[in-house]
Amino acid sequence: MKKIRAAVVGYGNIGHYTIEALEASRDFEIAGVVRRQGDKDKPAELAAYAVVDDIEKLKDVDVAILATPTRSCPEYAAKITALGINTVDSFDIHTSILDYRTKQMENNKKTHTVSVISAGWDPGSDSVVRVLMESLAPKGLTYTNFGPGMSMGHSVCVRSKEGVRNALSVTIPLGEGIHRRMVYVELEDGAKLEDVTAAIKADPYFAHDETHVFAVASVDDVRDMGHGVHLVRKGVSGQTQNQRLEFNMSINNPALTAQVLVNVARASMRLQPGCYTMPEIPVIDLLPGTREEIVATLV
Ligand SMILES: NC(=O)C1=CN([C@@H]2O[C@H](COP(=O)(O)OP(=O)(O)OC[C@H]3O[C@@H](n4cnc5c(N)ncnc54)[C@H](OP(=O)(O)O)[C@@H]3O)[C@@H](O)[C@H]2O)C=CC1
Ligand SMILES: N[C@@H](CCCC(=O)C(=O)O)C(=O)O
Repeated sequence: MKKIRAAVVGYGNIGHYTIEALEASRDFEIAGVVRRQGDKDKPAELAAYAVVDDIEKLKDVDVAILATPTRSCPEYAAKITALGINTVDSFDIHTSILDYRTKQMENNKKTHTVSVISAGWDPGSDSVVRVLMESLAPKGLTYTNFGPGMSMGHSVCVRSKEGVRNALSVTIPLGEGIHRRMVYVELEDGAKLEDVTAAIKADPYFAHDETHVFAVASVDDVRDMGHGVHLVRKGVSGQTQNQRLEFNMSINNPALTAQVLVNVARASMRLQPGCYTMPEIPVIDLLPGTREEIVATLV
């Protein structure tokens, strides 16, 4: 069976765990890694792979897994699909997903490619669970309670602020889908905590939640990449009240996100040209193997 050739774009947390997930997947081979610095200071664990500064330098890439900051995903997706390569990403600004999907859909239709966007765990696998829960109890309320744990999207956002050398944003669940943000920043020399705090609180990632910002000497000393979610729905099936549904997971955030990205990269090879979010993809296509094998064992 021909293996799917995947490139990983960006080698931060998600990029690192994506390489591990690809190595563990029997139907993939790694076409290479795309980094802004090319192969300068190539990490030892990438010795067997091409590391380049431009995806066009890699051979026969079927799908590019974007492991770059969320805000850069739409630009990477547009450029890479223009080369006829599928893309997948974990874009996590919920209020902008529909707009991104609409714009990227046009690019995909023009280039006969597939993009799967917003495909980590939230948005991503949680989105599938929310849709499933709503179908099981169409009337009612769903609450998504995160953590406590490290939000990578919020941490990346804080790291992009002027004066911040490194950052960790921890999500604290307050109940009924409300969260507090505890942000730990390592400041650049001369940077002022109050300026950094103001920039963080003004960002749409934080603007709607209670947020506290603290300066620490070393983010590495306080970081733990564990996270999780407790999704709850209470509602009505047909005309019957009080149906209670729950989904729980406690995870290493980048490892889970990377696994989902590899799964949707696989699914992208089976979809018609277009831009998709996870609830729009047949779940069976997330797994390797034939539909018959899966129907026989998992249905
Ligand atoms: N949907 C979901 O459930 C989840 C989504 N995410 C998303 O994943 C994204 C990536 O997270 P994470 O891996 O922790 O981020 P990192 O900062 O660790 O890695 C991002 C990498 O992207 C590359 N890059 C390209 N352009 C830029 C730029 N302008 N600034 C900085 N880096 C750049 C860099 O790699 P190089 O130097 O090699 O070029 C960098 O290391 C987050 O923004 C988050 O939103 C994360 C977890 C869950
Ligand atoms: N997109 C998240 C994953 C979901 C958790 C979350 O949104 C949060 O902690 O606020 C992340 O970047 O880690």
